[in-house]
Amino acid sequence: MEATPKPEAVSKTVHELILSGEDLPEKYIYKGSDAGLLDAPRPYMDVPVIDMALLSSPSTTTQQLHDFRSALTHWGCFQVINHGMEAKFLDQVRDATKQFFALSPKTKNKYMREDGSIEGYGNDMIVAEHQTLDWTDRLYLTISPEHRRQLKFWPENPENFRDILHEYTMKLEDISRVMFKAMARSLNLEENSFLDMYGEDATLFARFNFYPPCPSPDRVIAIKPHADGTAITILLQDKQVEGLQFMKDNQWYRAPIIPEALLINAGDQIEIMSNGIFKSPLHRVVTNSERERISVAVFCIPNTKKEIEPVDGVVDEKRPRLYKKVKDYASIYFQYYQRGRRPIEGAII
Ligand SMILES: O=C(O)CCC(=O)C(=O)O
Ligand SMILES: [Fe+2]
Repeated sequence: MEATPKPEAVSKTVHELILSGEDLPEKYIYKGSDAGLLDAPRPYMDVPVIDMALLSSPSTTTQQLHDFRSALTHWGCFQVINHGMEAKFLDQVRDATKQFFALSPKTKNKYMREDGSIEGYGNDMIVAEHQTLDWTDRLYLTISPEHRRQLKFWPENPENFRDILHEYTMKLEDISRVMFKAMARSLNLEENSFLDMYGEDATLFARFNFYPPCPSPDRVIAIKPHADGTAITILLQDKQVEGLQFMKDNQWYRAPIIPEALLINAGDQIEIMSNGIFKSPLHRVVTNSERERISVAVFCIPNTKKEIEPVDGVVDEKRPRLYKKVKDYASIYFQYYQRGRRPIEGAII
């Protein structure tokens, strides 16, 4: 791959841009297909709802595993209920996120990311020339393992932000393990097949997304179409405001909101590990002119020292190996993404 310019912060976050009253800068005008039609009506997707209590029990039925597998092969995503967190707690995570983004730019800028790094607060990063910017401000934090947390980027306002995020992290670690085991069982594999490759020292990386109301929802996108470079992504959606869309058969579908559920999608690395049986779905976020939206995406990223490849048991004569070995996949991910290309192309044999 060609060398990439060093990531650079643009001068203003979207929040600052709005407060400045400036006209919409050209670099936010989306040029992809669908430009000018980004706010066209879309049908809902029939995203499967998975009951985690049933999935984690040793007596999971064949039907439940079949439904789970089918969710991952058709949509590449599902909503999870009974995940062990109360609806009230999920609201606390949402509220803490909203409160942080509602702070003044000056206060938030204390947590501003540093040049050349993505961790911290800021807007979409410029990594390629002529890049269209996403209409979003973000806070990126490594949340697990604990020894890699950079607390200087962890907000102290609202006061309970750090405690809530710590508790949320612990829960998501458990949930991710249950998911990897169930994914293996759903393919009749030994239950640790994916977990062993994912590794002990895997990273959970949280991206808090804030999407202010946008003056041109037909021409400005909140997050460009992409598939996640993770093994899996665990998403907490805004409780009231939609925006997330998934692509299937070349059509965009709206993801419905289930307030007490988490939305989990497959990422490129589980697509590779499953030899393409699980699909890492293309998705995007659109803006609207009336209401702000937040979301919290937690990226579950395999240990960067582990080689990722199709696991034993998913390659046979009928299903030849589709992907090469990859290592530290996340590191090349952003450059591909900003050029509008799918990083997984580089892993296909
Ligand atoms: O905001 C959302 O609903 C999705 C965000 C997303 O796709 C991401 O952060 O990768
Ligand atoms: Fe995503």
